[in-house]
Amino acid sequence: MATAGRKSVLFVCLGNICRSPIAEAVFMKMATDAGVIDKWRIDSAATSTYEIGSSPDHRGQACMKRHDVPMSHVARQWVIDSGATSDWNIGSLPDARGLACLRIHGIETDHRARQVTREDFMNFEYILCMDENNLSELNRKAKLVKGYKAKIELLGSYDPEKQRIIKDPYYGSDEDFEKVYDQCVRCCKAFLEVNS
Ligand SMILES: N#Cc1ccccc1-c1cc(NCCCN2CCCCC2)c2ccccc2n1
Repeated sequence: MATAGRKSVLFVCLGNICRSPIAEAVFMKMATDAGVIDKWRIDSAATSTYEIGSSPDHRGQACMKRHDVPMSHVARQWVIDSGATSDWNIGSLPDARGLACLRIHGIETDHRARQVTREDFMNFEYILCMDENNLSELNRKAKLVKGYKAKIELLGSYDPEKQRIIKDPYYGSDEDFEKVYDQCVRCCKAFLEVNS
């Protein structure tokens, strides 16, 4: 659940391995650098089941490294695990505050692709997606959730350069990931400004 008083944003794309993890990482860095990270719950998800459990795409990770933006770590040599005594949060991601804290201290953490859930439509104030397919899929899913509160918008609607669509780079090149990154930087900056 989003803690009372905190703003919340869920970035969404088709597979949650290319565009939305980049947007999440860029926004998390901006909120951290602006000193407002504790005012935000930030996460990302997929409209599809294509890549559930996958780590972010390696081209996106390389792009983030080029721009010195902390992002989910991928492989690990040791199998280190953790567990819970209760079944309260089975399948949930680590709490966003923990992820933010780890990232601030340079501790890379795992993001695993997940699909958007009914709870997301109840818990997030903003659900920001990348293209018209994501938008129509999210609106279709939202209609099945009574009394949802999320504002479902294109992340690109915040772009000062008016590029509304952030294209899927899955079959693209490093250049296409750079374009996704540039668009996410412009849009996340504008989104943070209108919400500060
Ligand atoms: N679909 C499409 C599509 C159309 C145009 C441009 C990109 C994509 C595309 C394709 C992907 N995976 C390959 C197909 C997956 N299988 C499709 C049939 C069901 C079983 C799964 C992606 C995976 C992760 C993130 C983005 C992706 N985007």
